[in-house]
Amino acid sequence: MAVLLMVVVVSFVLILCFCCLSKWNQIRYRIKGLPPGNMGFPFFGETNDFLNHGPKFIKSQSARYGKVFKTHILGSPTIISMDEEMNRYILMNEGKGLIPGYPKSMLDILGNHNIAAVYGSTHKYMRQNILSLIGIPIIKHKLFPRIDYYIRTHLSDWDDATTINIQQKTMDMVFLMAFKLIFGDESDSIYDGFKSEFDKLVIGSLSLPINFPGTSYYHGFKGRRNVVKVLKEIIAKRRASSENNYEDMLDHFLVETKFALKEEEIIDQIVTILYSGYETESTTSMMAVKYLHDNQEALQELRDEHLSIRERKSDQEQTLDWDDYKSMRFTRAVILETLRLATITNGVLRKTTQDMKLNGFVIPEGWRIYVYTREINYDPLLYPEPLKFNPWRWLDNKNLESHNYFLIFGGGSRMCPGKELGIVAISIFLHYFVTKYSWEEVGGERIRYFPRVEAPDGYHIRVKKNL
Ligand code: HEM
Repeated sequence: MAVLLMVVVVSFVLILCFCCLSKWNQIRYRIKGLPPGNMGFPFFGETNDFLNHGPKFIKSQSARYGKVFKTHILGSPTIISMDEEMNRYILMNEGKGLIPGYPKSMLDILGNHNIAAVYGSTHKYMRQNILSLIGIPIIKHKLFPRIDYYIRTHLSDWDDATTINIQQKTMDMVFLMAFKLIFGDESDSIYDGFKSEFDKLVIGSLSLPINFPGTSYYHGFKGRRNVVKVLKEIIAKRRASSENNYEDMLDHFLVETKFALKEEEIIDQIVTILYSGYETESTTSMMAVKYLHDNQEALQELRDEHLSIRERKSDQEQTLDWDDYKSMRFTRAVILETLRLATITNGVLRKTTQDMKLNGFVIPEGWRIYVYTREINYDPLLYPEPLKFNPWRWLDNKNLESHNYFLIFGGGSRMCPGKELGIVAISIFLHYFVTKYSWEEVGGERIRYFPRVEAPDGYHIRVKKNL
């Protein structure tokens, strides 16, 4: 009886404490002019609901509080905005004090000179540098044949009737391609060791910043240290080399005088390039395979487009070129539709550098704003029958890719500089994949869509070589 009484008393005290803490957190953030919303418990806020129920959680809060509401997630007081006009304004007006607001773990691990960590004139400079490495002119004149070669080689050796984990294969393909574009072929010997350290860095960048042995953040930091060590060695070796015909991105960093970057800046730019396209490109490739599998009519039209490119070639081993890429109209539509339907990027994070008025609300200095762009991808006015995989919509309405609310690649001064590179790589992958292979799902695969798109147990398919 005494034990039961004790349990009741302790439970009562705990519930009371939770209620008081939650109330205290609401009062603490009851600042005049802030949007409505719930701040949850101190420190944890509503992080758990956000991570576990993502889009559902955001929809239910917006039904309660409106398209702009306050919350506390990932360790920071945050405004979530689903308001299309406000989102566009935020993306277009970084100069008014709306700078990137990515979590500390991400910035610590990606480096102080990472493009997401800098703003103002430094951002402009770093961005021009990246564009000089991966912009359309350089893809067209230099990178295209190499991308073609790396992807073709990666896809050439899948035996008939083999089961492959296409999630893993596309990740390996994208990383290997970026690695070789940066370092050329001479760094093959360090590839495996480098990749495993880089994978730790990626996981650490998306973790809570708790620097304690055993945590992902701790491993991520160690991964970064090892990645930086290897990069310093490669740079030193390259600087000491008497050869001058490397013609890869590293060479561009070291000899291009227009953007004379310091070594730390070069290292963080390399990490940025490897990091930014890694998950986005590979996940889009995997999801395109999934949607095409589920929609045989789209697969047939895509295959026809690529077979007709093959027919124009004098022999079957002939590589693709820029004109072939420009003729892949349906392929581009498949990629855009995949990015839309799967919502590969849910939104972007910003931070206020001063108190500011937005949409009639007052947002205090230092608050994060989650520019949540996911819902616009399912707007039935823009995309009729939004849950249907329908690549043809991008051909029927040519303006879809340039309309104001096409934010799949972000917008404003931070709009993705790797957009065309990503689409080129996925197009080349689809070309070799659908012309060389047919495939069926092994079955029972789960796809998780939030906080990022992934197949937690892998996405397995059985491939069959086309005759
Ligand atoms: C198909 C896949 C891709 C998608 C969906 C995508 C999406 C995005 C989005 C939404 C942003 C805006 C971030 C923000 O505003 O804070 C962004 C920025 C960026 N992306 Fe991509 N991206 C893709 C591929 C790539 C590739 C292949 C690269 C490079 C190799 C790349 C490099 C970057 C960089 C460097 C930024 C930062 C730009 C800046 O801050 O000025 N992306 N991307």
